[in-house]
Amino acid sequence: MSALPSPRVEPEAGLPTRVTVYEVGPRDGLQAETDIIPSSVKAELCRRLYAAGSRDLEITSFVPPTWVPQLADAAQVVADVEVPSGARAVALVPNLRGLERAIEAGVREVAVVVSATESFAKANLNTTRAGAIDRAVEVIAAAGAQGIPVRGYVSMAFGDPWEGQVDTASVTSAAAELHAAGARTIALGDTIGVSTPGLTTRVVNETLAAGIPLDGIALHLHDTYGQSLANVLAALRLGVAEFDASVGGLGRCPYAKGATGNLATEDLVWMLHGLGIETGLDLGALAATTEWLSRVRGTRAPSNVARALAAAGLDTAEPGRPEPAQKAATA
Ligand SMILES: CC(=O)SCCNC(=O)CCNC(=O)[C@H](O)C(C)(C)COP(=O)(O)OP(=O)(O)OC[C@H]1O[C@@H](n2cnc3c(N)ncnc32)[C@H](O)[C@@H]1OP(=O)(O)O
Ligand SMILES: CC(=O)CC(=O)O
Repeated sequence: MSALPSPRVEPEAGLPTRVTVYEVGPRDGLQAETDIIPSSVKAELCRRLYAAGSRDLEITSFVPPTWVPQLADAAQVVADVEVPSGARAVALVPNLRGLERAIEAGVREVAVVVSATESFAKANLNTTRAGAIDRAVEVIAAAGAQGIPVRGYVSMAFGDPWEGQVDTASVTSAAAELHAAGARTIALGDTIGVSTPGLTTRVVNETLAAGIPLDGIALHLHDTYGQSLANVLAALRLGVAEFDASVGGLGRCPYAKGATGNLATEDLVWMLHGLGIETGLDLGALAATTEWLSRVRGTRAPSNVARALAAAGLDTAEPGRPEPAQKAATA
């Protein structure tokens, strides 16, 4: 299946030639949705994402069901998804209990989350900023002892709904602590989607200056103010080569006041392919996945590209269905 390709140019000098798109749809994308989605649908979502070429997938989180009821079925989803060889299936864990549950379920890679601000540490993790870092460091050590790699998120890295502007030093020091503890990648989270390219450039540069290597930095962007792709471009120009995204643009943290959806995977891939950057992802299969999920749930996804492709009738085919040209010929 092929989608309308984004208009391409020769890759801009200095940009990465390949980017890792770290797919958070099954976890961040679904965590705040209030209609409880059956585990079978979540597992099918993961299968479709792998089939679309995703190799870096965050499939669920092992947090208390009282905190995130939608992901209470984390173990079931893990059990139901066959991870293709060479692909990742990461689970977010908020503490040692979450790590234990994840390992018991068969997870082989986890992510931890801390906050650059006190307000969000309290709202999202029921602790202080320092308490959250201590907890994450504990998880990284325990996971490391079992050979389990850990990804570290620093949330509210670009702005906080209660505190406003965030001191970049509180972002970089949190990132440095996670990195020193052994987190392989530090994902800088624009949890409420307020950053602009100048701020993104500053925070990435200061994270680099704090000793985090370029290949250990990822950006996790929400699109609340429509700035995500501009922020991606700013970061690409610094050499950042890993970006989080959620299929269809779903997602937000239920404990982050004012947050809206993640950067949509289709929108990111449209831009990256247009810049001549490889992702390994099939845009048509991603758009079909968004369409499938919207149909199953009776909702509409925010992704601009998925909507445009569907409106153009170019990429609504399910795998195995005829391509649009064939449909027209047989109509
Ligand atoms: C930016 C983002 O998108 S981040 C992702 C979205 N946000 C989230 O997922 C929320 C994450 N936050 C949390 O999970 C919570 O704040 C926690 C677990 C870190 C702390 O919450 P607290 O209520 O202080 O946890 P506490 O340690 O007191 O435990 C409360 C209960 O939950 C249980 N519990 C704690 N951790 C877990 C876990 N990982 N899984 C299942 N149960 C757990 C405890 O056993 C205890 O049970 P009990 O009442 O029957 O004794
Ligand atoms: C854990 C996350 O999902 C990161 C964030 O939004 O800050």
